[in-house]
Amino acid sequence: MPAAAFGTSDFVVVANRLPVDVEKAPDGELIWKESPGGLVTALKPILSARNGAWVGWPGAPDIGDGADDPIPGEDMLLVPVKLSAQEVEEHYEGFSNGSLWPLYHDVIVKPEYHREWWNTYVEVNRRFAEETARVAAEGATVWVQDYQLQLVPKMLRMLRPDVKIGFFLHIPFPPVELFMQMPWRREIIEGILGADLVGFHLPGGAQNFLYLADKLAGYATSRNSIGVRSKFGVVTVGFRSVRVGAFPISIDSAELAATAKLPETRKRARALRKELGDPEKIMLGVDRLDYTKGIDVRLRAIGELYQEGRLDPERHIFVQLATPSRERVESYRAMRDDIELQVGRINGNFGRIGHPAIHYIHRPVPRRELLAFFAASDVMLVTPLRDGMNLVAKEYIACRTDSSGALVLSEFTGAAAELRQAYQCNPHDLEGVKNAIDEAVHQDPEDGKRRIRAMRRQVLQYDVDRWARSFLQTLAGTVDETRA
Ligand SMILES: Nc1ncnc2c1ncn2[C@@H]1O[C@H](COP(=O)(O)OP(=O)(O)O)[C@@H](O)[C@H]1O
Ligand SMILES: O=P(O)(O)OC[C@H]1O[C@H](O[C@H]2O[C@H](CO)[C@@H](O)[C@H](O)[C@H]2O)[C@H](O)[C@@H](O)[C@@H]1O
Repeated sequence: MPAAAFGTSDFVVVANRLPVDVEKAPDGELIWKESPGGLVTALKPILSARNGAWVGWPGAPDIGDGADDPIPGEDMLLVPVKLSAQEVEEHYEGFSNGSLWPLYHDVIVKPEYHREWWNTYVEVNRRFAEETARVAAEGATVWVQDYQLQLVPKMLRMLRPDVKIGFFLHIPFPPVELFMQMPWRREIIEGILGADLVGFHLPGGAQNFLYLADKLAGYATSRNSIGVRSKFGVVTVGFRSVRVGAFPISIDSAELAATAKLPETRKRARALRKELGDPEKIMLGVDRLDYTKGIDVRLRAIGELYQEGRLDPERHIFVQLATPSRERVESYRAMRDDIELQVGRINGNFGRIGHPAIHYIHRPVPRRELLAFFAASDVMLVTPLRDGMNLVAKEYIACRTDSSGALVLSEFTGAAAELRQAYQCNPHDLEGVKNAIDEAVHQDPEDGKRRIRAMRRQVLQYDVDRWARSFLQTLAGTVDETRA
C-alpha cells in the first residue's frame, strides 16, 4: 500500500469514480468493492503499470472520516474526493446522469436542466480540481476523464499552469443541434478547452466538438483533416493550441484471452452450459442496467423470434447479466421495471418448470465467472441505442480463443467502427435486430470462424495499452500527428 504523499505524483488520473467503491456495513465497517463500468476496466491496468495516483469519488455519500484511511489499491495511490448526499444527488445523479448522460446519448430520455444541479456540478468540479492540484508533482501529466468532470481542465489550469492536461470523453459527444439545448453550453466547451489534448472515441465526436468550439466560443479551429491526412484538429485558445482527436478505447486483450484459455475457466464454462440445461445455443447479454444499452430491444426481438418459431425456447436460451446502475435516477427505475416485466412475460409464454427461456441476473458477476460466461456463449447480443464504445463486445471477442461464436452488434456503438465482421444491426429497426440474431444463431460455422478471427486480430492488435500510449504520447508531444 503506497503512503499518501501529496504533490509527488508525476501521473494522475482524475475520474468521477475511484476503481473501488466503498459501502458502509451496519456495524460502521467500510467494505471496498470493484466499481462498475468500462472506464474503470480500461484505466486500472494503465495506472497499475505506471504507478500513478487516481483522484476520484469513493462511490457512497457521507462516508465520514473512514475513507481518509489508506484505501486498498493495487500499485497506485487512491485519493478520495468525498461527496455529501446532496452533492451526489445534484452532481452525479442530477447534472451528470439526468442532464448530460441523456443529452449526449441522443436524448433517448428527456434531459432535465436545473440551476441547482449545475451549481453543484461546478462546485464538485472545483473540489476535484483542487484535490488534483494538491496531488500532482511539478510538471506532472494529469489525465481528466469523462462527462462528470468537464470543467476540471480549465479550473486545474488556473491552479496549476505547470501541469500537462489531457481530457478524454468516454461517451458520445453530440452534434450541434442537440448540444445547443444545454443552458451552460459555452461554460462546458471552455472548461474542456483548458486541456492540452482532448480525446474522443470516434472522429465524429471530435468533429462535433471542433465545430462547437468555433460556433459557440469563437475560437479559430482547423478541423478539415481529421480522419484523412491527420487524426487531429486544433483549437487556438489565446496563445495555446489545444489538439482534438479520436482515440478508440480498448481492453487488456491478451490478459483476457489468457484467462479465458485457462483450464479452470474452460471447466467453469462447461459447467455453466450444463447448469443451463445443455441447450444447443446460448445467447448472452452483459450490461450495466442502463436505458442506452438496448436490453429492452433484444428482449423484444427474442420474444418475437420465439413467437414466430424462428428460435426455439427449448434449444435457444438467453442469459442476461445486468449490473445495477444509478438506481436512484427515475428513468433507470422505470427501465428496470420494464425489463423485468418483459423477462417475466417471455418466460411465462415460452418457459416451462425448470427450464426458463430467459435467465436474468441482476447483480455484478465476478470477473472470472464473467469470462466463463463469454467462453460458454454462442451468440453475444450487444444492442445499445447509443454507446460511446462498449467494451463488452471487445471482451467477448477476446475470449473466443477457438474462434467460435458470433457477435450481434448495434451500429450505434463506438465498437461498430472496428468490429466490422459482427452481425451489425440498427437497434431502432426491430426486424433488422431479429434478422441479425437469427443469422448469428444459424450461422455457417466456417463463416463464423472467419468473422471472429478477423475481429480477434483487430482487438488483440489495438488493446488498451495502445490506446493509452497513443493518447499520452500525443499529449507529451512525442508522436508524429499524421501517423498516430
Ligand atoms: N453483470 C456484470 N457483471 C460483471 N461485470 C460487468 C457486468 N456488466 C458489465 N460488466 C463489465 O463492465 C464493463 C462495461 O463496460 P462498457 O461495455 O464499456 O459499458 P459501460 O462502461 O457503459 O458500463 C465491462 O468491463 C464489463 O465486463
Ligand atoms: O460510474 P457509473 O455511473 O456507475 O457508470 C459506469 C461508467 O459508465 C460509462 O462508461 C463509458 O465508458 C466506457 C469506456 O470508455 C465505454 O466503453 C462506454 O461506452 C461508456 O458508456 C461512463 O462513461 C463512465 O464514466 C462510468 O464510470
